[in-house]
This record gives sequence, structure tokens and C-alpha cells, in this order.
Amino acid sequence: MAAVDLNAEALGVPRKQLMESSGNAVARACRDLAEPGASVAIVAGRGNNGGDALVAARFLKAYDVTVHLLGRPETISTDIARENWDALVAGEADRRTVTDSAAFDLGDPDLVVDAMLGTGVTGALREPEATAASAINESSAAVLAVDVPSGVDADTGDAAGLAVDADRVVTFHDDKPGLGDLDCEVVVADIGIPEAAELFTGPGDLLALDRDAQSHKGDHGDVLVVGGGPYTGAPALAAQSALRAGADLARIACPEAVSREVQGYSENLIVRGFSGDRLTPEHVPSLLDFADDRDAVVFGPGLGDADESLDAVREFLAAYDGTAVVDADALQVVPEVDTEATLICTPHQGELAKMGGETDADWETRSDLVREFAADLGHTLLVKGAYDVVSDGDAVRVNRTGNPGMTVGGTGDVLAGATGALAAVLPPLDAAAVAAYANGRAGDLAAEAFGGGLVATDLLERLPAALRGDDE
Ligand SMILES: NC(=O)C1=CN([C@@H]2O[C@H](COP(=O)(O)OP(=O)(O)OC[C@H]3O[C@@H](n4cnc5c(N)ncnc54)[C@H](O)[C@@H]3O)[C@@H](O)[C@H]2O)[C@H](O)CC1
Ligand SMILES: [K+]
Repeated sequence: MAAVDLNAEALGVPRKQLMESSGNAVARACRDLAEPGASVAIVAGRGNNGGDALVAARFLKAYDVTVHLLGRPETISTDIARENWDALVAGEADRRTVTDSAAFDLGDPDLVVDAMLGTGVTGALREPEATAASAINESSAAVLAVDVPSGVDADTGDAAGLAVDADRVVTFHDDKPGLGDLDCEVVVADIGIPEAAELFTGPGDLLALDRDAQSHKGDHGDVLVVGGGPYTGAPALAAQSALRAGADLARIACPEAVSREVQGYSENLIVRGFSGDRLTPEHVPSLLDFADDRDAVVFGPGLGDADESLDAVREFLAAYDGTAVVDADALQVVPEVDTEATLICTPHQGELAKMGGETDADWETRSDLVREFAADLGHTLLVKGAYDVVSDGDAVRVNRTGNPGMTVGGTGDVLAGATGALAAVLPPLDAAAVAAYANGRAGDLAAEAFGGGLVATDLLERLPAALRGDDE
């Protein structure tokens, strides 16, 4: 929800506007539950859940409204909620502040609006919320909860202690998993979040990185790039990109014939050569061994399409059961391989066609085709284009960052490497979506400096800023 929020904001629909819609929906629910003239007690917490109800108060002029703010107005935790408290001028509602739980007096209203806590709840209700929750539960009034009954965890439905017993919940945008098991009526209100905020990647998607990467206990990934032979720049770009996208270690397995050259691009890379001048099936057992201890493998950059190399890719994937990003010439073997591995395939339109996938000039039609093909393959696809389409066969995300300057060679290797690093810390769909977004942002930042003359290494330097969400 926080990610969708931030994406909505980037699309020009700020949170305050959403709060106005939420408050309006709460007021509508009040009108459903009580006749004009009825007494309504709004019990508001200091977060945005309270803010929603403060908005509602402005829409309930036909009612006898009392607002009980739990705490002093200075302690309201967000600007938008405080602005809505200030907007309730004297006379519009009877405004009371509750600073001592012993002094809390709910009165005998016809309807209670529980807006103490929403999705921001942590742990058992503290004071004065606990006292207020008891008073609400003891009251004979109908109880309308805003977003979620206070004290209930919206994700799980669990309460760490006391929780409000609501008759009806008006929740926003989407049903919350924790509301299903509650013994009350749940109404979902559309608060005008643009569909684009969920479909298109945006700055909100970067939040996944904070959340999930933290849970990986400081382990930000050990990524192996398998490639090189006919080309040397591609694996070096992919591995450097993995480092710039946050991997702790980036290793390259490439033919000995080119390993010194590949190492020469950067002292940050750990390069291991295998015999000869290209990948062949005889290298697969030791590669599998080497890949076993890595968090993710990026297979394909600069590998070439010699028959023996493609045989090696087939044998590797058939035996591998970890996470791999498959790019470039390696892509064409994916449809024929039966593998336990979790694959993220990163084809451009031409490579997609070679894999047997269909495309279309219209991005929406293309989205459907990509989703169906990903479902057939049983893997995640990131199909590159002016609009990148990401799908795991179920969900679809579309990325619009990037610019025509990025058609220059090497940007695909940068994307593959970044995807590998992110796949070490995020689920495949998120890894692909965040990588596409950040790679495009890095390209846009590079275009500000170099216009159509940008080159792939310019993206490497700008990836960290793109992943931090700078300038958003
Ligand atoms: N798109 C959206 O998500 C929208 C959500 N809206 C509403 O906003 C709330 C979530 O608001 P938030 O400010 O993040 O959190 P809360 O209001 O739920 O609570 C924060 C507040 O509560 C304190 N606190 C936390 N735990 C406890 C506790 N156990 N006891 C007492 N106090 C507690 C904490 O310190 C904070 O001060 C969402 O539910 C929606 O109602 C938007 O308005 C519309 C868009
Ligand atoms: K609530």
C-alpha cells in the first residue's frame, strides 16, 4: 500500500487527496448507518487513520458531531492529519482533546467512528487508546471502523490485546487480508488511486528494497555472471552492474582465453577462467559447483551462440535449482529446458521471438502476450522495450523509465546484472520490476548529462542514485 501510495503521488495524486477521498467514504458510511441529526462520536488517533475521520467530520454537517482527539493537537504525527484537524473550525464540530485517559467520556452517541489506529498499529493498544476502545466496546452505539478496527493487524487479522469490536469497517482501495475473519461487515471504498500506480513501476517500488533487503540480514548478495568468450565487455558490464545494484560480491566465470581481458576492466571483479575460448558442456559440472554457493547467477552476457555453448546452457539449467537471470544468446534454450531453477528471462523483442514468444506494437496487448508466455514457461519474463513488460505469468508490471539513447550496446548487460543483484534480495517479479525501473532511471540521468551520446558505463555510475530514488 505504501508503494502504491508513493507511485500515486508521483503520478500527481498526493496522499492528502487520497485522505480527502477516504474521509468522504467514511462520511458516506456514517449516512448509511445513522439518520441526519443523530449524534456521532469520532474517536481519532494521531495518525492518518485519525486524519481520515477528521475529513469525514467536515462532510457531516447534518449531524451532531463530537470529535475526541486522543492526544494534544501538536502530537498529531503527520502534516496532512494536522491540517485536517485545523480545518475543523470551532462550531463545525465539538472538538475535544483527550490527554488523560481517566477523563475520556464517550457520552451516549448513536454512532461511534473508530479512527484511532489503522495500518500503522504496532503491538497492543496503549493509553489512551485502550481506555477508549473499552468505552467503545461497552457503548450501545453502532460502531464504524475506519480502514480496520483499531488494535487489529490488517495483514493478519490478529490483535495483540484489546481491539475495537466494530459493526462495519470501511476500508480503502483494496480488501485487507486480516479483515476476512472478522465478524463484521466490510465495505471497500475506491479512493481514486490511479490504476497506473499499481501497473506502472514508480518510486514506490523502491520501498521493497528497504523492506526485503533488510530482512536478508546484511547479506546483499553474491552474484555469479557466466558469459564471455566471443565478447568480453558484456560480462564485465553485467558484473559491475550487480555491484552498483548492491551486491557484495560479483564473480565472473568466463573462458580462460579472455579472462585477463575481462579482469582488466575492473579490479572490483573476481574472475575465474575455464579452459578454452568458449563455454562447452565439459565445463558444466564445475560451474554448477561454483554456482551452488552464490545467491544468483546471470547467465548469457557475451556468451555467443556456438552450438556447444548452447548445449552447455541446456545442461546447466537442467541441473541447476537456484535463481538465475537468463539473458542474450542463452535465452533461446529456456523453452526446451525442464528445470527446478527460478528463472528471470530478460529478452528484447527479437530474443523473445527466438524463444517462441509473440509480441505486439501495442503495449497493452503485449502485456497480455507476455503474461501468457510467462505462464507457459513457468518463469518470470522481463521483455525490454520502450515500455518494459514484466510478468510471472500472473501479475504484470510495466516500466516506462528509459529513453531512446539506451538503444546503445551494453545497456541490456547492465540491466541483466542489476536484475541478478536484486534477485538475490527480492522475489523474482519485484527484482525484475525494480531493476527495469532503476536501469531506465539511470539511463534518464545519463541522458541529462550526455543526451543521445550516453554509453552503458554511464548507467553503471548512476544506478546507485536511481535505486535510492534521487530526484524523485
Ligand atoms: N493509501 C493509503 O494507505 C491511505 C491510508 N490512509 C489512512 O492512513 C492509515 C494509516 O496511517 P498511519 O499514519 O500510517 O498510521 P495509523 O494512523 O494507523 O497510526 C499511527 C499512529 O499510531 C501510533 N500507534 C501505533 N501503534 C499504537 C498502539 N499500539 N497504541 C497506541 N498508539 C499506537 C503511532 O505512534 C502513530 O502516531 C490507514 O489505515 C488509512 O486509514 C489515508 O488517509 C488514505 C490513503
Ligand atoms: K480504525
